[in-house]
Amino acid sequence: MEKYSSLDINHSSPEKQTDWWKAIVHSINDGVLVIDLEGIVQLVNPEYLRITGATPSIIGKPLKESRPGAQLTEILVDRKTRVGVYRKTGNREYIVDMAPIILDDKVIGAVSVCKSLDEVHKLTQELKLKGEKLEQLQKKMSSLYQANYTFKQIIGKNMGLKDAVNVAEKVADTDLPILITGESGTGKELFAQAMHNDSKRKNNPFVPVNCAAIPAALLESELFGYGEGAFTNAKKGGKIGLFEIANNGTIFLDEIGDMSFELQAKLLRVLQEKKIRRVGETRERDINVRIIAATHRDLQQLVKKNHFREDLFYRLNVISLHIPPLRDRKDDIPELVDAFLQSSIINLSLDLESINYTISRHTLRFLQTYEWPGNVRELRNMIDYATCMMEGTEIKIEHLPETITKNRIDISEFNETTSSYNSLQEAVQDAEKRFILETLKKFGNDLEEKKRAANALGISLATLYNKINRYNLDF
Ligand SMILES: Nc1ncnc2c1ncn2[C@@H]1O[C@H](COP(=O)(O)OP(=O)(O)OP(=O)(O)O)[C@@H](O)[C@H]1O
Repeated sequence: MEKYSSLDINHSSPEKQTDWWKAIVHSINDGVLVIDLEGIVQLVNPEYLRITGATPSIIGKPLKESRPGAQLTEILVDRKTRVGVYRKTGNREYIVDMAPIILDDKVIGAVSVCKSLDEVHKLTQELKLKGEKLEQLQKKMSSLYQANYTFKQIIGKNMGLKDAVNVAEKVADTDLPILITGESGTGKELFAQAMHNDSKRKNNPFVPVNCAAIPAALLESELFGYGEGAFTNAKKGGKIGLFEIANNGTIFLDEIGDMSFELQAKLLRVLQEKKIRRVGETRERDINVRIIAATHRDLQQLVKKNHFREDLFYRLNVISLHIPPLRDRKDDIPELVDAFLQSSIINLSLDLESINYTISRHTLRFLQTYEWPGNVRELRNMIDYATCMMEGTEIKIEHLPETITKNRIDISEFNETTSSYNSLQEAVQDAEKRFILETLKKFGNDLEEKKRAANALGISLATLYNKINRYNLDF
């Protein structure tokens, strides 16, 4: 080995130098054949002999003699490189690249480099398998990060909800950042999914992230990923972050108000630059992700208290949607109950075709007087529970969870046999009147107390006064 060190070779004899270059050609993994200006074969490597089936005896003979179909000699004349020429000798198939050898602007020979088609097939096969695997992984990822809801599935005709739907439909197919506010369970993610599905991004991932559910220390690497060796226990090769997974799609950042101040600054940068940087890496990666954020908290209050960055707030709040709590849109309860009852029955595989499942008038009236702190999610869960509990085909009050019915002092008034209402509206108004009366009695009569009562009822003071007038209440 030592006698062929690079220093030696430059100063060694022409024979040694030839040996050196031959050794290089012999160690190449593709077949190589070299002819001189006369078309005489000067060099072949073992791989060439293996691929083409030629024997070493071709060395020193005119190429045209031993391989009549060879095009290499033509290159000596036209000096044109040929790439990917298909050749077949007996049952051997191979692909050849050919080029002139030029020294001082003169052609001094030509070289042919070939690869067996077996290998090309093998590589193509490998590539195909890898491609299929990639496709499977992509499908798996798409099914993991898929938005299921569309605008059609948002139930409700309440004005407040309809206003939100109208705005959402208008901005769905833009890239504007959106901030959705509303209490837990009001349907914020439902809106985000519907917007994604109504946009040109619909065939790409919809990635929901609950910022409150991921420990603050981990959230950055979950969102942006990390590079190899970013920290102890970091995975080999690093890890892709949720922003990269959401590329060309939508990321839904739920509970954004719980994100740390420091991370908020990084998110702002992503919004401005459309680039992310994995934790522990210096290189930036381009991303194309639509951001929809949501919170049940009052972000403006958080900004005032310096818990939320003002610049990020304004950046996210380009379009804001507020989803009213269910207690402010009780008019939607019958339709929601009906839809949830149908889907619950399908999920329980009950015989939907032949039987008409319903909810009793009195139970519905009761549901419309309940305050729904868990909003639509609570209603949906309650219907699932009641569907399991009902014995016949009708949901009655006794089928509702105890947590909902046990603290209601007026439950007897919803008894199935004591109703004297002529319409649902009459029943709802009566329940509303009694509930307002009950609350006013609890809080008192002066202005501050009324403000607190209005707050507890989830309505404005002006609405409370309107209702006091409408129901002629002595307050
Ligand atoms: N208007 C609606 N029509 C049909 N289903 C609804 C509606 N609003 C909410 N839901 C249902 O209520 C449940 C809760 O909705 P969602 O998860 O979107 O609420 P959220 O506001 O994002 O809650 P959280 O803040 O706790 O994450 C879901 O099952 C959703 O399908």
